[in-house]
Amino acid sequence: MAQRVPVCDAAGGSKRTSRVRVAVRLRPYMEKQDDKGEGPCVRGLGSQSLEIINWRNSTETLQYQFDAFYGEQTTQQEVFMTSVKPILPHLLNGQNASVFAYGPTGAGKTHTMLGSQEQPGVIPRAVKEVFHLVRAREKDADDWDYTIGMSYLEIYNEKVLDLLSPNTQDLPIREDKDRNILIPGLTHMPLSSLSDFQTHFIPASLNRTTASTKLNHRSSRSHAILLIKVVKSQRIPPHRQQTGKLYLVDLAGSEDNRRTGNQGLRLKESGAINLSLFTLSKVVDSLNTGGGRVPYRDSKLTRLLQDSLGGSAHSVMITNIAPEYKYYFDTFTALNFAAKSKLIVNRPFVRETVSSTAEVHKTGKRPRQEQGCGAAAEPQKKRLKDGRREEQEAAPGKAHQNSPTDSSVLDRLLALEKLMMGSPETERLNLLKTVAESRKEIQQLKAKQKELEKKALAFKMKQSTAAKPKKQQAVVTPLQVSQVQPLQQCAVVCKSSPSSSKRKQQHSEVMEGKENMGVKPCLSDSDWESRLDGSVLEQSRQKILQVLNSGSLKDLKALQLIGDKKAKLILGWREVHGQFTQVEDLQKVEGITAKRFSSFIKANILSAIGK
Ligand SMILES: Nc1ncnc2c1ncn2[C@@H]1O[C@H](COP(=O)(O)OP(=O)(O)OP(=O)(O)O)[C@@H](O)[C@H]1O
Repeated sequence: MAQRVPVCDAAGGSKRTSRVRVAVRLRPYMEKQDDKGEGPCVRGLGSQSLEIINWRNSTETLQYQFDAFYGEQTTQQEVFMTSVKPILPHLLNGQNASVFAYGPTGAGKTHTMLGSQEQPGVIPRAVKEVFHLVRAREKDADDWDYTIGMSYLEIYNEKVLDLLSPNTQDLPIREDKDRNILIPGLTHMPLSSLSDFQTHFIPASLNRTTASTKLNHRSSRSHAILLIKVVKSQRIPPHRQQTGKLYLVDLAGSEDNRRTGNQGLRLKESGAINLSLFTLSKVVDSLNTGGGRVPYRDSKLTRLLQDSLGGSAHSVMITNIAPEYKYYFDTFTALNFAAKSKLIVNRPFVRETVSSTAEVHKTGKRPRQEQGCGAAAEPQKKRLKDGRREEQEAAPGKAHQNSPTDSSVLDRLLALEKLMMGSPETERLNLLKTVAESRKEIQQLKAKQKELEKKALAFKMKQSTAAKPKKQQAVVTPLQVSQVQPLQQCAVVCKSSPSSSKRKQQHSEVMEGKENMGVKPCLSDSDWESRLDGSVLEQSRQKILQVLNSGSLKDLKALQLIGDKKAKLILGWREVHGQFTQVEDLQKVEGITAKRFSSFIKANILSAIGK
């Protein structure tokens, strides 16, 4: 084991890279797998393409292109001849090769890999072919000796178990200095013939952990990895040795726990299966985009497949899918996984060489739309009935690879579509139309509301400024004020005299404790009238008489020196005797003496003319 040498392809030219070949195999439609009689949701279009109904839009189908598409009628022989046989000769040149079957539970992985007595699958055919190739080389009598051996293991619940020696515990996975993956302690069985292989392989297969799930009675609960090793030793010096490894992998089915009804241990198994397949998907994605660390070590499966994926192997992935609607989501996910994987490019090298990193074909990351549609996505209940199929053919769906990739918009669209999944097309369109119209209406209403609010504010402000003078107008003007004559018309002179204080005293004596004592007569009871204009005086007396005869209680109380008690007495008198003929009649009212009347008349006349 020494020098590194570039790999030569079949044509003899130097070949630095080798792609992972991706094939998709569609299992025949099974009536018993379609309780609702919905028919198939996926179909082949040609030798390399297929289409599946787009759950996002029932009028579209998603079309996938692969290296090979095997329809329902494809035989085991055809699959082997076109996808597996071509890579096997590399084993005899010290290169690795791998074939792994991927796909949902019950989609045909075991059938493809193992097959039956009548229809043997890839494994027996490949082993037979390896023997055939070795025998042919031996016949050529070159300088090399060939030995063939096998190991058989399974990864179950993230444990590496030796199927040829079932009592061994979880085995470690190691990597040698040349980055070869090794499993110390794993049984290696030398094989001399195909029947020798079958002698070891068949009982070992029975050791494989399988259990019954709702979907498949012999569902594989582990990843089964058969390793066929071809060791080539030089008979003559320098006695070089080359090892070619063939990995034949039957992956466990990806599980939807809600559908399989898994619980307890089964649920735990599902978790481990899903984890390893998820990691496998990440490894593939990482190799695909060519950036960052490839997370091989995140699961036992990917660690083991390290020299099969993006490493030194010529790899073929056969993705098995089922046509029934109940598998729609799993099929969709598997197709996306496969479409991503086919972009991987390997760089094969002879076992004598060491490759530190896989050279990966740098392609753009696949559109996000292809990265599975999320666990919540369910297939649209839509049949590929003949009439509808014609419709789809007339208006073919978008190419899956060319979808928009704005993640936030896409996420929102997906969420919206998910919401409307159950509605027929016309209903959805109507719904969208209604939503658009409602939005427009809301905008218009909002604008109108703003306008009205503006108007209301302006009106309020206007009203508040206009309200002030109105309030002032509401003040009741006392009768006497309205009758006030201009002061200049009143020849009133108020002179202070020695007797004035005495008079003031007399005046206060006639008061009834009334509050409206604003008028403080400064003229004497006898001479004040002589100083006033006669007509003004008469006018004032008439006004007072008018109030006495027709004034209300309030009007009466508004008169000078008339309080509540006196006002009521006046009203009572009026009731009994009728109108006052002259102001002097007021003296007829109980309690109003001549003296009081004199003060009353003086106070009111002076008050009326402005004091
Ligand atoms: N191409 C095919 N032609 C005929 N029958 C098939 C084909 N593929 C699968 N089947 C049948 O479908 C059933 C399920 O297939 P299989 O057991 O291979 O699924 P699986 O993917 O290996 O499931 P699991 O992951 O649970 O092991 C089997 O009865 C199998 O014989």
